[in-house]
Amino acid sequence: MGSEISNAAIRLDNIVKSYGKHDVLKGVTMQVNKGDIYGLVGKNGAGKTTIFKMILGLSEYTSGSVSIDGSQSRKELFANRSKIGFFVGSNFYGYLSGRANLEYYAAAKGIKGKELKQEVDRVLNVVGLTGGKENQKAKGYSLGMKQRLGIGNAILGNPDILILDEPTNGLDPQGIADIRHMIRRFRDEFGMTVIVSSHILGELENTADRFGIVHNGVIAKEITQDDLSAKRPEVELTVSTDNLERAKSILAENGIDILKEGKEKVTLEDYYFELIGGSAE
Ligand SMILES: Nc1ncnc2c1ncn2[C@@H]1O[C@H](COP(=O)(O)OP(=O)(O)OP(=O)(O)O)[C@@H](O)[C@H]1O
Repeated sequence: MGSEISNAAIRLDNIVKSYGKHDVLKGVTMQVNKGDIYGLVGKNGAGKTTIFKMILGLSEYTSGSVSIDGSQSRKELFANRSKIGFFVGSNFYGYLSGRANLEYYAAAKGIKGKELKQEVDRVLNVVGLTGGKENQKAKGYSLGMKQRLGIGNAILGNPDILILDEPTNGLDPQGIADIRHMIRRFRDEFGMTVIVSSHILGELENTADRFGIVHNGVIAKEITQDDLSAKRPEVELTVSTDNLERAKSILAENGIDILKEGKEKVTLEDYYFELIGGSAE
């Protein structure tokens, strides 16, 4: 247990958050380990952004406790929040260029002098705002560029922990793939612990190594890539037939269970709907 806690970048215990009579979070318990890419998945309105706000201190929780990097007190929690970079919706000055926005936020984070220019150049490169784009006014940016600027802001100063709330929202497949690639780089190259949310389950399937499924105000389940693999059938059989019902009855007569038809593997989406009911349609 001790090593489990010391390995925790973020831990939430029984967090309740109510707005008036509406209990948005009804006892959220979750742990994000150092070095994880943790995917927080759940439908629109499930409470993903609210969980992030509780972690970041952007809104007070009603009860429960939050610990960041092993913090044991409110004072330590407050201090350790500075280890988190976050993107919870784009937040920038439209009349300033991408570069000027990052310079402003870098200065606000206490980065100064020569280091400030170096850091802003580094971040512009990492998020791919280069080739003159960095000098255009942010209000003229495409959605993808705005997301990149928001993510750039979050990674200024190379934080230990990075929170990304729906960073691929509204992007085209190329934009989504680019951000996925960036997320892996943040962990693999920069050593960050990353928590990323999405309401589109397949998007994180190959990016995150652990998932928390948010449903009805709680983490209904935490699962790993290994859990997903374990759910996959041990033997896959491909049959060629023009009479599927006959093939199925032959298998059934011989005591062979059909675990699944037509799909090659159990996806995160399958797992989710098996857990909470419903379908992707
Ligand atoms: N300030 C607030 N006052 C009252 N209700 C709120 C407030 N903020 C959020 N809620 C409610 O809390 C619920 C969860 O919202 P939240 O934004 O956390 O969901 P989400 O999972 O991030 O969804 P989305 O994918 O749509 O962003 C919603 O029903 C929302 O209406």
